[in-house]
Amino acid sequence: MSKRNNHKAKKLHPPKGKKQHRSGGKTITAEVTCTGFTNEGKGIAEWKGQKLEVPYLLPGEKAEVHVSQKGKFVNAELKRVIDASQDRVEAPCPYYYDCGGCQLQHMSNPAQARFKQQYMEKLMKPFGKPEPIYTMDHPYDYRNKNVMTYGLNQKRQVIGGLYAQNTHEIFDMEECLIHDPKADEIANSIKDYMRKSKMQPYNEDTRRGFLRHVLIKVGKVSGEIMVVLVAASPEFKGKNNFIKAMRKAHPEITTMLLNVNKRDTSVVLGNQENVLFGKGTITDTLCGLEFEISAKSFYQINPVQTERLYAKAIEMAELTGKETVIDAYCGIGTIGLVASKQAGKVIGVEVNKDAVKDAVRNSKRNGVKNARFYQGDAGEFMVDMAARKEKADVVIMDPPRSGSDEAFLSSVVKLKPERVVYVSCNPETQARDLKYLTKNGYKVEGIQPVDMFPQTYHVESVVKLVRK
Ligand SMILES: C[S@@+](CC[C@H](N)C(=O)[O-])C[C@H]1O[C@@H](n2cnc3c(N)ncnc32)[C@H](O)[C@@H]1O
Repeated sequence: MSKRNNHKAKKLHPPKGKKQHRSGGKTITAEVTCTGFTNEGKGIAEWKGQKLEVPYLLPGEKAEVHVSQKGKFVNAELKRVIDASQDRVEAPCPYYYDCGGCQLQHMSNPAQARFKQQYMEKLMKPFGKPEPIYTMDHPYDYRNKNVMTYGLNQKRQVIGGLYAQNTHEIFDMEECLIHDPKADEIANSIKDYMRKSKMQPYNEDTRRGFLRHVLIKVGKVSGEIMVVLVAASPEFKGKNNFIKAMRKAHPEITTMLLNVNKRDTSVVLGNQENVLFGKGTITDTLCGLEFEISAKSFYQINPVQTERLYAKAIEMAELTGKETVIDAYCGIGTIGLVASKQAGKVIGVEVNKDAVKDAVRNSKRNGVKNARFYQGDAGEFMVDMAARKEKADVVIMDPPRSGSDEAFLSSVVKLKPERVVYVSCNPETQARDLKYLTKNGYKVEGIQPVDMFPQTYHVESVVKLVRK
């Protein structure tokens, strides 16, 4: 039976028999009281004057924990909750305590929102008070992209799923409650097919076998689905049979690609890509525009929340129809193209070649005449713009988790846009960059947290800066 329709896990606490005490060293059981949270949503407690970080423990709770110490390293794992918090719920996913992909399923949805709000308030204190976080009514099934990894278990049976918590071991699973359900069905069909055929998963240690990962992208509005087989070799034995079987079982797959990744790396996609059928991209609708998305291009993973995020970012940009807007780190051009209706012109810059091609195509597809997209490093692009004394009224920036860099930020300061709208999936690096901008002529006028990644500790944030 689908676990999606059975959102009640049996156990309140980490299941017995689960591998514990991974740090090695002597393990003792201690009784502790939780006093707060780490930024990753772990409970904080004190034991013999030392700070413990205990996954799945909530503030105010009294619990028994397993503590093991090896040298300076202290590891704590929850054994049993003695006094449970009112915020504690049964994690709906039966894999929750082993998987590690989600960290907050043991917290009620309002408690997750409070946790994220408090985290943002603490982090953003030097800059202002964040608005209440945008939460989701249905905080499951939201991801439009997922990557499954395949391997063999000890019985040499094919397994497929995510990496188990803090390991590089594949954790066999049929369903993830934050994935798109169709994507999980397809991933399971591939696993079944492999079990019945000679298609072998790749083994990182022996460097033998074929299939490393499967990347699935779903157009949540269009219903189009892309399946990318990431293989260690371009030689796909039994290709035609596989394609035939998958198309029959899942007519909703609109395109399939073979990506070849021969490298010894944790990066999923390699450089070589062959289209097995379909156009090699999917199209989806976001904020009323159509976007074509390639396998390697970035596209926000939660489209429901993305529409709210973009609406807020564009509101913060205060466009009147005349402004020159820079869409930095623009991906496939989504923010810039949505903003283009209210701007004089849009200049997008993005390092990923495929994403830039998508952005150019997307501009044409939507009949946008006032947007140009350039491929390159956003920092270098801005340095050049500043050197040429070009004009920009608004900079919308949405860098990767590592944040921006000094070349980019110092050029923003030189270009003197009236407003900077900073979108980020990592508020820690955003806060670091805000420090630079607020020391160099800008002040923060608005902070909007967005719960883009429910059930995990991650928070999206958009900040408005204006010139002082
Ligand atoms: C968080 S995504 C945002 C994309 C887009 N704004 C959106 O909302 O879909 C960050 C993007 O920055 C790109 N990127 C990473 N480093 C870059 C750099 N140094 N210069 C330009 N783009 C970069 C990535 O390829 C990715 O598309």
